[in-house]
Amino acid sequence: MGEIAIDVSNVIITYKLMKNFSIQRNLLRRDAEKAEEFEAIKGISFQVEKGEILGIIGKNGSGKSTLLRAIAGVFCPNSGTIDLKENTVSLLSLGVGFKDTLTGRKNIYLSGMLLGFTEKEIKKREKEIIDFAELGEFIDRPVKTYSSGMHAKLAFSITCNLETDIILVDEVLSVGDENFQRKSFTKMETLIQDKNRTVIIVSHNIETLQRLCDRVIWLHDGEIRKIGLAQEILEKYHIYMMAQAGR
Ligand SMILES: Nc1ncnc2c1ncn2[C@@H]1O[C@H](COP(=O)(O)OP(=O)(O)OP(=O)(O)O)[C@@H](O)[C@H]1O
Repeated sequence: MGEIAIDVSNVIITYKLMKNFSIQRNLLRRDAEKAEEFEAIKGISFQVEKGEILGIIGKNGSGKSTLLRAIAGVFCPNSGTIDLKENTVSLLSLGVGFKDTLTGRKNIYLSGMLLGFTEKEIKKREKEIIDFAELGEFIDRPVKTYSSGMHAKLAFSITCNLETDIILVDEVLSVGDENFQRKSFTKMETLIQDKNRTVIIVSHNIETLQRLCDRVIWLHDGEIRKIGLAQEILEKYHIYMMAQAGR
């Protein structure tokens, strides 16, 4: 194996579930003992090489987004470690990151700074980001006035134009209209050609993962069911899904 960019070791992630939750009783602290834990990631280990494009596939609720968010540092694992070897990282995911009351332009700066870029660096890329997002005059309107497609276009444009060492993509290559989908796919293909860039892509789309990824992890109920070369794993996953559908 070459230089490692992401080292995930024995990671467990649990969510706290509130059973019979009642605000009134919770305020009275009678429900404290009723918080149950749900293990969404059950002790996962894998490594990603620098420059590698790794796909993650798995049925709904298998833990893909949870794992990606933990790698992005959105939250900490309950146990185990995630080591990004000092690489910068960004997460491209719908519903994360924007402040709704601020304009698209202000959010470019906010997101950029959260990713660790300076104001000067963001200024240099501002035009590129705005042009790619195709939002016209909406760029100076509050993000809360955006449609979900416009929201996604801006998020995609920021992450892809402010390039970090590691890019984590959570099911966003199928957003926007047909033209934007084609454009974002091409942009992603260009980004991953950089041999220093490491990418993890979560998707339900077998064809997308087949075209972009070197290896794929098949996640199932919070565990790695299979990991290996993209074609082999995707074929096995497809056969499994077809069998499930025929039940
Ligand atoms: N905030 C939360 N509180 C409690 N449980 C959660 C929370 N977020 C996710 N879960 C649970 O954790 C498990 C994994 O969810 P996750 O969103 O990571 O799955 P996923 O593979 O990305 O699913 P999908 O393909 O539907 O997007 C699911 O069983 C889900 O119900």
